[in-house]
Amino acid sequence: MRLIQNMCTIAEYPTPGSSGSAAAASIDCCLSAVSGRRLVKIAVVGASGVGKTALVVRFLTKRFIGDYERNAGNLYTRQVQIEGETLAIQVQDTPGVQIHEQGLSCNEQLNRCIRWADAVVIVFSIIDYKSYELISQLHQHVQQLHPGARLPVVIVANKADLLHIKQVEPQHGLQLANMLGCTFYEVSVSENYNDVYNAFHVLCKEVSHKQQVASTPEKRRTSLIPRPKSPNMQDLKRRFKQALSAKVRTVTSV
Ligand SMILES: Nc1nc2c(ncn2[C@@H]2O[C@H](COP(=O)(O)OP(=O)(O)OP(=O)(O)O)[C@@H](O)[C@H]2O)c(=O)[nH]1
Repeated sequence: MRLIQNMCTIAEYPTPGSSGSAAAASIDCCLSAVSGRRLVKIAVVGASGVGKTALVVRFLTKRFIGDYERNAGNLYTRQVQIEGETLAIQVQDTPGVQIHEQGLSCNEQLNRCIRWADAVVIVFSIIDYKSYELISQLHQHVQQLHPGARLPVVIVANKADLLHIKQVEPQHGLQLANMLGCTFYEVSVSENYNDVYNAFHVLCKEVSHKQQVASTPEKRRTSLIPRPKSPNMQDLKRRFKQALSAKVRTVTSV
């Protein structure tokens, strides 16, 4: 990952929840400590080797760099334009999810990243059926870590350039995404930047709308509901007037 560290559009931070990342991880109020802008936090998850790092790097740099170190779980920040507003976006690359006989095995580092995120990209590879089988469980796991809120999720089927050795039919990915209520993108990180960009863009838009809705009712409440007059103040005023007029009466009678 040394390559992308040298690219000046990206700021890199330690993993959320790790000791050095307190500043980045504690920004839960939707504002970026880096730019003072509204912040959208996205975690990219999926099985090992499906192209998570390649996807993140492609989105952030527009480049496909073929070979990557095994993922160390890096966090990157950049700014994006969403409907005329500049937002800060943080993208967390995560270690590949392991599959065991009992099912998913998500370590604490991965769980921390998912809890931290406002939205998640779940990636599978069309040439790896096991990575596709993981999607439902992973989606369920993500929602369980965000009880009481439906986290925006985009499902990305990667390596569409390798159709000749595919193990998953594109329509199966779409059907699964529909069933789970997620947006679906089939992409080739190696060959197409636009689809990758669209997948992240759609997610940022959804989070941005959610944040706006979450902040609006409070404002409206304070502006629409008239402030009740304090009965005590009115009472005090009345008594003050009474006392004043009694005093005036006393003075005139003297
Ligand atoms: N043909 C093809 N290869 C791809 C594509 N995307 C990624 N790859 C390759 O797939 C391999 C794995 O990519 P990574 O980005 O390291 O995958 P990862 O999911 O981050 O893997 P872990 O770090 O092990 O979790 C690399 O050799 C990439 O070059 C794609 O769209 N097409």
